[in-house]
Amino acid sequence: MFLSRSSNVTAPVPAFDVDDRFEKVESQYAQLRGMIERSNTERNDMEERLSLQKVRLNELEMIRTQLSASNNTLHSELEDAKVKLSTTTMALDDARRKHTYEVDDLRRKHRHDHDDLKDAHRKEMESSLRQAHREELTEVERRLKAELDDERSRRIQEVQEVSTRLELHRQNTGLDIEQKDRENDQLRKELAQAHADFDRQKELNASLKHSLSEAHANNLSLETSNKAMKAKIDFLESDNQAQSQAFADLHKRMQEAIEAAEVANAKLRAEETLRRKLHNQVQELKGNIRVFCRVRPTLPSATEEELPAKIDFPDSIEDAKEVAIQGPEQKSALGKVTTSTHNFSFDRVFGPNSENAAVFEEISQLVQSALDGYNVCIFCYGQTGSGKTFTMTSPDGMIPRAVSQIYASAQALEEKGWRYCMAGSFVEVYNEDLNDLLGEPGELDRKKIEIRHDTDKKRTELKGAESVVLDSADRVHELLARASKNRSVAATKANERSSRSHSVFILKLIGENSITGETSTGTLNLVDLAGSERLAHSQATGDRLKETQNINKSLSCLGDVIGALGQGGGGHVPYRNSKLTYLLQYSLSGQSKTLMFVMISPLQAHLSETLTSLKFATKVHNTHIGTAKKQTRVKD
Ligand SMILES: Nc1ncnc2c1ncn2[C@@H]1O[C@H](COP(=O)(O)OP(=O)(O)OP(=O)(O)O)[C@@H](O)[C@H]1O
Repeated sequence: MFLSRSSNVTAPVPAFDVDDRFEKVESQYAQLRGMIERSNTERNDMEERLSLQKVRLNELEMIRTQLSASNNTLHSELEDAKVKLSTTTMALDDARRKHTYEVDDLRRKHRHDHDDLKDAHRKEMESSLRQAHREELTEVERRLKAELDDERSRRIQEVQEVSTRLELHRQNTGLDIEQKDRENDQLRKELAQAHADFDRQKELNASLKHSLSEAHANNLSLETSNKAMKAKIDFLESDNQAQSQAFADLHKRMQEAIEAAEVANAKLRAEETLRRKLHNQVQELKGNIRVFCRVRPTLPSATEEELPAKIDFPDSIEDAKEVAIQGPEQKSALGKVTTSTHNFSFDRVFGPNSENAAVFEEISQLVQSALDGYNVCIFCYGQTGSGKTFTMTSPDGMIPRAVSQIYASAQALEEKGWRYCMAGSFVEVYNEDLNDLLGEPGELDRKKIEIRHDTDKKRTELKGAESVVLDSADRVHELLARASKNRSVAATKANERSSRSHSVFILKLIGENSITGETSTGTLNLVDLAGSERLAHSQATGDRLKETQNINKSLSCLGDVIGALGQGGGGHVPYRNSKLTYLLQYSLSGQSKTLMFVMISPLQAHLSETLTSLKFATKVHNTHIGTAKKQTRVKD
């Protein structure tokens, strides 16, 4: 650092470090000396190389001088050679020219000679060869033609042969193809067969494996039993005498057991016969004509105007036998309003909450009697809408239930030796005509059925009516559906056909006992009567009037028949007065069992008809047919 006018002398000057400065100068000096030594070495090298170059240069200078001398010599030699060459070239040109002239001359001469010779030769050849050549040509032509013909015919023959061979080959190939096709088909069939065989084989294999494992298991168990048997044999052989005795004892005891079983079986059969007898005696003691009353519930569809009547069930609901109906109001002369209660008593009374199952339970014994060879008749009586069809033909009504029970009982009786055949018919009595409800729908009112009675066997046949064998309990539903369809078709002609006709379901039961040799023939008649309401004659006209008259007539005939039966003593029973009673002749008698359902509407509006129905039912209930029966009284 230097001092200047602007230097701030007042600023402190750093102290001068001599050692540091000296070290720096020394290192700089050492560097400089190194550099000088290196440049001296380089300079010596350079001088050495320069002296070498100089020596080389001198050598080269000498070579150049030698070469220039030899060049000069060569140059002069070349000049001499050039002179010699031009002289030689000229001489050569002369000689070449001369030679060319000579060659041309010779060539010309040779050509002329050649042409002359050629002409001479041609002329000579032409004259001598022309003749021979022609002949030869003809000969060659002929030969060629012959050869050509030969060749052609050969070729044609060859072509024919080839064609024949080809055709043959084609045919053979066709045959081969057909054969192959057949073989192919055969193979395909065989393949399919093989596949099927394979599948079968597989199944067989599986089943064989299964059988094998079973056999194996069996084998094991057989081996076990075998061992046991062997042990037994050993044991038996060891004590043969004692075993023989034991065997004889066992045999004797077995014989005794068999005899005892036979005795028990015979006893069982005798007891079964006794049970049937007792059961039917009980039924008889209960009275041949039994009457059940059923009150239907108020329907959900009932309007407010359809007031319920006052109906009471005074005794136990479980086993009700009585029903009390409050009659219509009556005004006395003094204007006093009174009502009277009508009490009725039957074999059984079912309230509005009763179900078909409970109702059937009460009649099941009666149904059973048909299987025991009795003629049974169950009929529903009541005004239109009181529940007759519901009770009888609805899917869980008396008809399907009766068939089911009979079918089940018949099956149970099979082990006691009984075999039953059941056949069902379904007919209606409409306007005193009998129609087949199982026939063709279009023929319902046209095809008439005839009633034929066998007075000896006390049996009834219906000529012209379908009889369906009930080989299963469910068949009855088909039957009911057919009947219902027929009636609905007929309903288009006469309104409310089911209310205006009586329908009779007839089930014939023929049984045979292979052990006891017994036979039985029973009939179960389930009758849904026409509506019992009395229509005022003045209101009904035409067909309706005829229907009403016929219904009234047949229902009163039914009452008459029951009344006559009640008289007893073998008096005249007017079965013939109506088709219905005539049809049911052998099921409405002292030997048959009869049950009547009186169906009641719960409505106030139907009170009058209800009372009429109940009074009619009471008369029936009071009828004696041969056996003692509780008397009941109709209270007004
Ligand atoms: N116990 C009952 N429980 C429930 N509904 C019933 C019962 N009884 C009858 N009904 C119903 O009442 C209506 C009339 O019954 P149903 O047709 O059986 O009378 P009906 O006496 O056979 O009449 P019709 O003489 O016209 O054939 C039906 O809708 C039926 O389903």
